[in-house]
Amino acid sequence: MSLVDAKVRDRMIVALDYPNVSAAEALVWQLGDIVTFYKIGLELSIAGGLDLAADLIGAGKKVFLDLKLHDIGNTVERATAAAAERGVHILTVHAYPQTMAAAARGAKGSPLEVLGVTVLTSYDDTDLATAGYRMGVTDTVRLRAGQAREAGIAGVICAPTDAAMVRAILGPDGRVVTPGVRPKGADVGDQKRVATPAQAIAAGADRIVVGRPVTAAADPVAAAEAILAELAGA
Ligand SMILES: O=C(O)c1cc(=O)[nH]c(=O)n1[C@@H]1O[C@H](COP(=O)(O)O)[C@@H](O)[C@H]1O
Repeated sequence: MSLVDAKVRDRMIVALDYPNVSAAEALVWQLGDIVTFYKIGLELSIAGGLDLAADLIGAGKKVFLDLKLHDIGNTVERATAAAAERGVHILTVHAYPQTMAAAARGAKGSPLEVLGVTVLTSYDDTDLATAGYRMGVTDTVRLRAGQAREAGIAGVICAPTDAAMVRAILGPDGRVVTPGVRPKGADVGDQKRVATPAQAIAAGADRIVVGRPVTAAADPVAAAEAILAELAGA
């Protein structure tokens, strides 16, 4: 294990985007002490990921449960309270005012950090227009970051390219977490608003989310170490 300190390790969240628990466990085993924070998203949650979340927490890892909740207030409040009871560290909801306010109520009194997903990193202005939105990405992210602050949730998920603007809105205590992160030269895939790990942190992100740059790497350990080294120097 390299000499990257624990604070830097906690800045990198590895997305366990796998179809089953055994594949996810194999990566966790391989990465060992290098990675302290894992994200369990939609695919793995459907395939037994909630039990894996409990195991990871029991093993001393932090867990980001990425369910991107969006439903009526009562449902979101209760689902958020259930996530808080499981001891997960982060839960996502879509950044709609009703939804964020309900999640804030559900998380009240617990250490769970609720983050509002502003505009997905796979969307650009054209995608928003096609979906019927009047505003482009920047204005929508600005509006939603302000609404997240008003709702009283911990912070937001945004693209690294939005992080500086969002940091200015949320202030130093708000949480800014950025997926859409690609080391220099890495395949962008379906992401449209991307930056490097160092650029994300320099723009004001607290943490970055990385999936395929680690999970699809020929050597995931080397890939994770390289990202951590970049973060340590950022
Ligand atoms: O909420 C998220 O984590 C998320 C929000 C967003 O706007 N974009 C985004 O890519 N994500 C997640 O971040 C991860 C990115 O994965 P890679 O593109 O493989 O690095 C995936 O698990 C996505 O579900």
